[in-house]
Amino acid sequence: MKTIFIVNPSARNDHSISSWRRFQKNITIPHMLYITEHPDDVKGIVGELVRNHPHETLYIIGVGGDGTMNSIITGTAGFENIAIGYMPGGSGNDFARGFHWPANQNEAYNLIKETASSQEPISLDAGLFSIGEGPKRYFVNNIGVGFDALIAKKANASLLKKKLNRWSLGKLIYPILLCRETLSFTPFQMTIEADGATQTLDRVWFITISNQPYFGGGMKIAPEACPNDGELDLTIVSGLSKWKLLFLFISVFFGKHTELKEVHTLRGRSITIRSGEGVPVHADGDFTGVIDGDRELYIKVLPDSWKMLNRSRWQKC
Ligand SMILES: Nc1ncnc2c1ncn2[C@@H]1O[C@H](COP(=O)(O)OP(=O)(O)OP(=O)(O)O)[C@@H](O)[C@H]1O
Repeated sequence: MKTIFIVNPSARNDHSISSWRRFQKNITIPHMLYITEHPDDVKGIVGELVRNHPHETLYIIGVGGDGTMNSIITGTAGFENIAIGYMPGGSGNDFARGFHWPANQNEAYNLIKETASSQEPISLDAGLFSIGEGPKRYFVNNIGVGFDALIAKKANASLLKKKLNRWSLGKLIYPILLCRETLSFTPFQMTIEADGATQTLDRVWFITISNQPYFGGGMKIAPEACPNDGELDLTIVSGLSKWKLLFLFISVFFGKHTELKEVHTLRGRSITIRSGEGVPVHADGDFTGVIDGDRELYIKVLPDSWKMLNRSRWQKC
């Protein structure tokens, strides 16, 4: 068994690396360390590790936020004998909430030490998606089309997020942008096909397809989503006023928005979303492209496709 930390230095607007440097002194287990410059670096690192240690289990610990964990799931896909762990170092850290990891690095490290030596990892689902003829890519938390993708895009480019992250308050950017962008956003018409059943909806604010319940720094957008049920949970928000949307985003912190008549939920294993209007898409909080008349979004669940340390904290859903 080998423990490998992969640190994304640019998480939390470049503050992740300084908190990691402070924390690193506490690590007593034998380990290897990689600091990556780009999400695609992970695949090369993992490929080389697997070649050099073909008969050992690799515990790959991602240090960063949700984008970092997307790079870890993507970079380890297709390799055997890998179990994944997490040390929070991003702004929103919804991976920690959804996959039951502590919100602080000390506790996460203790959990890694404890579970790595004593427990079998647990198998979990991920999602695969493509836009039009584009490449197939992975997500682990959720993927979204419409208003949530616009917020993700603006948040990642925001100077205010950068400032807030100096005081570890980066996740406040989401409610701030939400209030601002609600005023100018125009909802879209979208067609959703889930496991063969098709519906077209007008005035759609957003559709989120979730593997686990949380997005946007703690909003419980898909309260029933469970990353080991072999399905994805769709949350469709359409036909409501701007004011009601703001109310929805308050209730979503408590997972109560699904009681509103403008919120529809569905489950599916294979989903296609179409729109003629140039709608943005995010995967795990990073803007990934646009769907329009020529390009549809295709998504499918990959059941039991990766393994995670920390079985003991897993709550069956
Ligand atoms: N392994 C990696 N190495 C370098 N850069 C990465 C890696 N993984 C992702 N990135 C890039 O770094 C950016 C920030 O990473 P990440 O999303 O983890 O942090 P964050 O935005 O602060 O946190 P959160 O997504 O939890 O709000 C991502 O948007 C992505 O472009």
